[in-house]
Amino acid sequence: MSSISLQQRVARLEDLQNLLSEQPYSIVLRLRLSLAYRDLGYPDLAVGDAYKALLLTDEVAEEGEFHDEAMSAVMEDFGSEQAAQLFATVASQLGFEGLQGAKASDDNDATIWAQKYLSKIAYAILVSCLIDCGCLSSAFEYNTRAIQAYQDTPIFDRYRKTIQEKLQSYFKSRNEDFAEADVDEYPDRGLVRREQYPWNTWEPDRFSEESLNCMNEQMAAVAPKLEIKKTSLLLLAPETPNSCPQKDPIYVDQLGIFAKEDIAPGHLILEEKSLLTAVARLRETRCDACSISLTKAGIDSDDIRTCDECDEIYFCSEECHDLAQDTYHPALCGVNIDQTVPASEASDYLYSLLLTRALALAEVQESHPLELKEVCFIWGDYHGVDVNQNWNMDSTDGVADPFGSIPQTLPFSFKYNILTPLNVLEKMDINIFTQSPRYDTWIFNTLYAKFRGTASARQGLDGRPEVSAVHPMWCMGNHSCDPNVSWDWEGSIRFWTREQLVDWKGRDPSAKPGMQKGEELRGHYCDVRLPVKERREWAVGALGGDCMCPRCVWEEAQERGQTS
Ligand SMILES: C[S@@+](CC[C@H](N)C(=O)[O-])C[C@H]1O[C@@H](n2cnc3c(N)ncnc32)[C@H](O)[C@@H]1O
Repeated sequence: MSSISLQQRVARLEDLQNLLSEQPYSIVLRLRLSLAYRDLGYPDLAVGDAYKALLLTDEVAEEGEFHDEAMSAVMEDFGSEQAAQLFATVASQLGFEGLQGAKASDDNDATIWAQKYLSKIAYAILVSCLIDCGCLSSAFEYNTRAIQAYQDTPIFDRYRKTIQEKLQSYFKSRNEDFAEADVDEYPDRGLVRREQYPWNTWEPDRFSEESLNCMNEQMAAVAPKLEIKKTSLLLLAPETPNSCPQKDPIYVDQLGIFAKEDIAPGHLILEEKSLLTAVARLRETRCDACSISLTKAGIDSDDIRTCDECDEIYFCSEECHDLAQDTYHPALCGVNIDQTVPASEASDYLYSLLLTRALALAEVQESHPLELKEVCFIWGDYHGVDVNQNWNMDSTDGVADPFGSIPQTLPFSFKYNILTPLNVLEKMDINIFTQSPRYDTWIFNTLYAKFRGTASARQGLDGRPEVSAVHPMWCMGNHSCDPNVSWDWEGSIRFWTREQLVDWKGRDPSAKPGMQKGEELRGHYCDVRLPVKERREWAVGALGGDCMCPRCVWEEAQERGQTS
């Protein structure tokens, strides 16, 4: 029986988050925050603050950029009620005893206290939460460092054994030998809760009149004949296969795009340019702002511009150059972004570039990243589970499993969810400690959730994703394998009504191309020329489950009829 309710835990967490603006350099506060996230089933968010705590202990030990700030925060925390609370929580949550420290009287003693106790706690939380998140390679690396630094600490031996067991079963499940594996072959990526966090006050009510008016103002600028409206869609989730006839279908409220008037076939109905773009490789071949290929017919080489300051990126036109300078580029001017990425990480890397662009847009426009017009209304595909109902505690008042039994569908890695964004922020000269409220792990996760549900990507010749973009209006369009529009994307994204509908035999023969007033736009997330099985495989990631459009249902039934 839980003695502290979920609401109380969230309230406690929010109190700690609010303290950050007063004590941004407090290692003790970061660690308490980290434990509060862990206690709520967010080990991924705990990793973020445990890592920042570890960075601050380094600042205390070495004369780093924030040495003085970190040092005075340690002096303030030493012997404080806050430190006593931290030690008590660590002892009960992690089973980590023997943390009482002596009182410091000068810098040197405080340094010892921070190194001896706070750094050890930071390692312990970091490693335990990395294990929970499936980041075994990073957990192994930090645990090895902890064992070297604190040889007498049994908790790190326990973690070593846990990591080893998990690795053994991982390699066994792949019929591979763990003993033969290199550290860089250890898995370092897992799934975490994809959620509208209870403290996220930035997420608008997408169905309110105010939000719809705001979205439709944006829509009118790029598609005067279209509007966004609320619609009801079949829930397509892997765990509730709607193709299973025994189950009742579940419908969910979502948004879609509708015709405001009758529209003839072959009519261009939407043309949208976005600055939320990412080019992974060969950056000199694409416009940094809109991502159009610079070798595309119609681009005059005399129009191509570079940035006067950094000279490293190219724009297709004066317009893109000016837009970039006004909205994001000054934050990234001269910032060197690593472009050497293993093929297995190509897609995560591309999403991380979108994140970088969103951070730069926010920084230059002095807005919160979740407030940007490119992201604020877009679909985050958050789990629809009622956390209050499903939240699960164990007999010791801790979370029953690391995620509190809430579904996990958001990819998470230490590299792309923590290290890369913090590293980019530092290169952008943003103080990652004082600016936490704007650039925190939960904000990165929320942005990733939105991008993963809506970004378009294009592959290079070798099949690796090369360019990606989020177009906030275009991505309100829902999918059908019997679309009434076609689209293409080169710089801008464009929708036009199809001249001819897809030819499939089960459709109402009276259906005609074009759109009637009030009709929903049906885009397509896969190649509609493929057979049903392949179409579904292609679109499953974007839809969350098997496509159940009338064409898929009909063609699947036909195939079943033929094979049975
Ligand atoms: C890019 S968003 C489309 C806009 C979204 N409906 C919204 O409210 O913002 C993609 C999501 O829309 C939903 N969706 C799109 N087409 C669908 C369809 N044919 N059936 C059910 N859900 C669909 C899925 O949940 C998918 O993850």
